[in-house]
Amino acid sequence: MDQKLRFDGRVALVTGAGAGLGKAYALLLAERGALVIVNDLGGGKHGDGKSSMAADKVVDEIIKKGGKAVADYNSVVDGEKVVKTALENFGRIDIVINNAGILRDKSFARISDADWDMINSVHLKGAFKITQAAWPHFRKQNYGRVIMTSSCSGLYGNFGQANYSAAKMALIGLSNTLAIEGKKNNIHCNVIVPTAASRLTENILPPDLFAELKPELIAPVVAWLCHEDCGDNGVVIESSAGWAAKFGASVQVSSDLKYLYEGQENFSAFPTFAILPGLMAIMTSEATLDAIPNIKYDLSQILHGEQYLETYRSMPTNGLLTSKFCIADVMDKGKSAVVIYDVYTFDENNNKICYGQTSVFIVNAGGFGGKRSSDKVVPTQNTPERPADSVITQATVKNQAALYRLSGDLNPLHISPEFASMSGYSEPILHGLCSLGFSVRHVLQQYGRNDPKMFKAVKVRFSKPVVPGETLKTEMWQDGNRILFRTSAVETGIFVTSGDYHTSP
Ligand SMILES: CCCCCCC[C@@H](O)CC(=O)SCCNC(=O)CCNC(=O)[C@H](O)C(C)(C)COP(=O)(O)OP(=O)(O)OC[C@H]1O[C@@H](n2cnc3c(N)ncnc32)[C@H](O)[C@@H]1OP(=O)(O)O
Repeated sequence: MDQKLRFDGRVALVTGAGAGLGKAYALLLAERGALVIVNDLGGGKHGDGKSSMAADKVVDEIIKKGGKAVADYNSVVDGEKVVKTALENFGRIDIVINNAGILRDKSFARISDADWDMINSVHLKGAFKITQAAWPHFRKQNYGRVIMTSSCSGLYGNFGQANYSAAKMALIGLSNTLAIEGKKNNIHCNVIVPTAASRLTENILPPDLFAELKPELIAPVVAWLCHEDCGDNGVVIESSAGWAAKFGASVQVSSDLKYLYEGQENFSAFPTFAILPGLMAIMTSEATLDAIPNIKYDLSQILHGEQYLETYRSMPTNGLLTSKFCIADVMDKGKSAVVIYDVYTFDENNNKICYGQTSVFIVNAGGFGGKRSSDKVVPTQNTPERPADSVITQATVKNQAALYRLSGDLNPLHISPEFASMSGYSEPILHGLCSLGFSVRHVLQQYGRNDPKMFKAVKVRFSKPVVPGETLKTEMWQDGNRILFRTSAVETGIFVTSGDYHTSP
């Protein structure tokens, strides 16, 4: 984190700050000048017992290091009392980190009312009470930063945690609405989805993984979300082991608005959108269906196999485009066939906008005695063996393919269960170009300041289908201006896309 990020004069309340993540947040904020309320009831991880020791120890540590902090031992359900500790000691409140949590794990059939109520009370009601108590002060001072703590257990589910999962997901709903209601008073509310070594995960995570997942690696992410310069509001951030990824709809990423809203300054086409006019030209011609002689095949056998795109100038946001294509080569892969198209797209002044190469994979259309490889194909690079330099994870939505159809690719494979079944899939699969959009978005966010002008070229192979609703994880390796990447579906661990990407020099 930037050494200049300071919290001088800000009062931060961290619940459950006696250990683990809460402690790491409290220590970091205090080190950066914040006056911290270290709230901890000092109970066990199932919500039993009470002790002032946990909070006192953290306060001592902060004071020894030259910081300022006071302890608070109230239950988070008594939100007013906790916030009162801040007001009485430091006269104001600026930051609330709702972190306190307990577990009452039981398989769904065995959850008692008490287990359900206790979990909801500490996680959900506690966050509600604390934040509501701070809210009028935030409004009055026109400033506030709130963090809700969700969990992968809420996002994806986890055996034995129905009560906890439900409460953790509910916190995202709470945050989304607070983000909307607080916006006009400069009150931001965001969600952290941490995976860290803590009291709650001690007996759940494998020991070597547990050792890697230091809370200190998540604390800078949370600190940044609490800072006055952070414009994020209503976002959900997953973070663990030193990486952080925004999760959720792209309208929540303020720099994405330029791709979505025609009234936005710098309204731009997303770079990979430039592939579409050429693809539409190919799809509306009969060329693919005539490409392989003496073999019968139809649209249900056709998949987007690979794609290359090289851009020469930005896609205009309106105007007439012309795409010209030719079949560059045809390959016989034995069982299947691959048709390679070269496509050039021009604007209305005949300026060349981009060159694209589309590989169309035709299942069961091989064996016609053609060649297996072609020197016309733009090669796909392998990703390095070393761990990725950065990772971004983002969920697609169940309606992702239905939404992507609005871009013009109306292939029924992506929407019709009957058609998908004819192609051999149990449900419609996502457009290759939609998955590619996710991967390139991740690279552009990570390495190109989300600026479409930073995009030069990309090549990918679609190696396995993506099902709408899956979460896509893009691992990235930097090699100068070239970013190698591969994208997998988190739910299955299967690699769906691999490729490389060039930024503008
Ligand atoms: C009218 C026309 C225009 C249409 C344009 C597109 C319109 C869009 O709406 C369509 C889509 O978006 S479809 C969705 C996106 N694509 C996908 O999901 C495909 C995912 N890929 C796969 O499932 C497999 O790779 C699969 C099934 C493609 C191949 O898997 P296998 O059959 O198991 O192949 P494998 O045994 O691994 O390899 C055989 C040879 O083929 C090469 N190859 C593999 N995957 C390839 C791919 N994706 N693209 C190009 N070549 C590919 C292998 O390298 C191998 O060749 P060789 O032995 O010579 O190396």
